[in-house]
Amino acid sequence: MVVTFFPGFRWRPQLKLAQVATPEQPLDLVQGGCLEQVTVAYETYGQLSEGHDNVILVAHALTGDSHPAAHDQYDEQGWWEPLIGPGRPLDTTRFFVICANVLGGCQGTTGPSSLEPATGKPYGMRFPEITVKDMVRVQKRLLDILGIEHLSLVVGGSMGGMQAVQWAVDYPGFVDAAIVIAAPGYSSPQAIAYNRVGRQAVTLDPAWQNGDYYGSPGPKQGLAAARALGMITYQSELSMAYKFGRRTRAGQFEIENYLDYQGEGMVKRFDANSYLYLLRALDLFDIGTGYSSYEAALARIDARVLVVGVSSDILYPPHQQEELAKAMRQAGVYTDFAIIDSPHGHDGFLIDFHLLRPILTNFINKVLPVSAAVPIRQWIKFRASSMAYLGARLVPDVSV
Ligand SMILES: CC(=O)SCCNC(=O)CCNC(=O)[C@H](O)C(C)(C)COP(=O)(O)OP(=O)(O)OC[C@H]1O[C@@H](n2cnc3c(N)ncnc32)[C@H](O)[C@@H]1OP(=O)(O)O
Ligand SMILES: N[C@@H](CCO)C(=O)O
Repeated sequence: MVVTFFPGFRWRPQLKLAQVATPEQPLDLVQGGCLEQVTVAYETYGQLSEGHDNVILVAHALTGDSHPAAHDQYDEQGWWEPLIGPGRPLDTTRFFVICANVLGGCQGTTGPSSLEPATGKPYGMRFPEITVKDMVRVQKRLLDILGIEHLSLVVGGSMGGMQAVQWAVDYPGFVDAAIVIAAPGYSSPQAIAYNRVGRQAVTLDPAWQNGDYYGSPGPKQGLAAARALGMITYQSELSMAYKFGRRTRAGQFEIENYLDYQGEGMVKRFDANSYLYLLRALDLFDIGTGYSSYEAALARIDARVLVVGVSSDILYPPHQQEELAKAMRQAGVYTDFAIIDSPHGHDGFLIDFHLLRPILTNFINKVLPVSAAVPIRQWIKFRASSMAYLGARLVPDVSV
């Protein structure tokens, strides 16, 4: 198994690895490349039912990882902690939740910092171009290996939302429901423009060395600048005014200190080449790709879909989710649509959990009533075991 080389990769005890492509079963990519070795890092929560019919796939955003929630009280909190766990919208007493690091990432799944089998050196820019569709195909292979032939739900925000809608289009019949948050049906020219400048910040840093910087510090300044630009697009005028105003410290505006801090954090935890490849995958995202039209792609969906926008999102503004939801409805897809009234901008889907929680719970209870996802006897068993685990604390019930 070829394991990711990136030094910021943090091993977690609950992390599992699966080999989803081998020389005998390589992964052909949408843009024409091919990978003969693909390892996927993933984490799971809850119990897989006997019928393997209670599975939720959570898809992460651009710089996320396979750790959306803690596994126990000693574990580190995850990026969707308030949404996953006993009694939470993605209720782990009922569902088996899987989250995998994406293809092209740097948190355990094969990406540009992984070793290229032919040379034994990190791929760097020799890594093939990847798309959201490829990420989803890799997840499908992971599910095949795990013996999972059906998803109750696929859910994600931003790039995770793109994966969710891609799943619903590419694998109709496999997915009962999809929740698409703060994601468009295709990347707008404006979003591509942001990504272009982010990539330039990395590639114009002399330490980038055409991507062959492994073993040296790498393009720290370029990646930090790229992340600073990204952070601007993930927030809003209101959230910045509220958090920083025009206050200064150490000769800089606080917003400048904040962007510096976020840039430094990014350099420690993320591989610059992964950033380049994943931004490109965002640019290329168009749900119509590979189908006769955008509408024809959406017409393939037979999952029930919830599309959610964030009111202050300047990256993928809510009118883009509205357009997607309308197009789905016109294509005959059962589609619910909601906007969360959040001041936090695009990253509202990682912050305003109190707004997301009821929307997700209501949709899940509506389209996945208990009997449809888990035989009732098994559900009672899950409930009983979770009550025991929680020291018989009362767990809020879901409507049956
Ligand atoms: C699905 C995913 O991919 S998410 C998982 C990936 N993680 C990230 O993307 C981390 C990058 N961070 C983020 O995107 C955001 O922090 C979020 C969306 C996760 C959370 O947002 P918020 O809770 O509003 O946090 P905020 O953006 O204000 O940042 C807080 C951090 O900035 C620091 N900060 C705040 N103000 C300043 C300032 N003036 N100067 C310097 N640092 C500051 C805080 O100390 C805090 O640091 P910490 O993260 O080390 O504790
Ligand atoms: N801030 C999140 C969302 C970006 O879409 C991330 O870095 O993954």
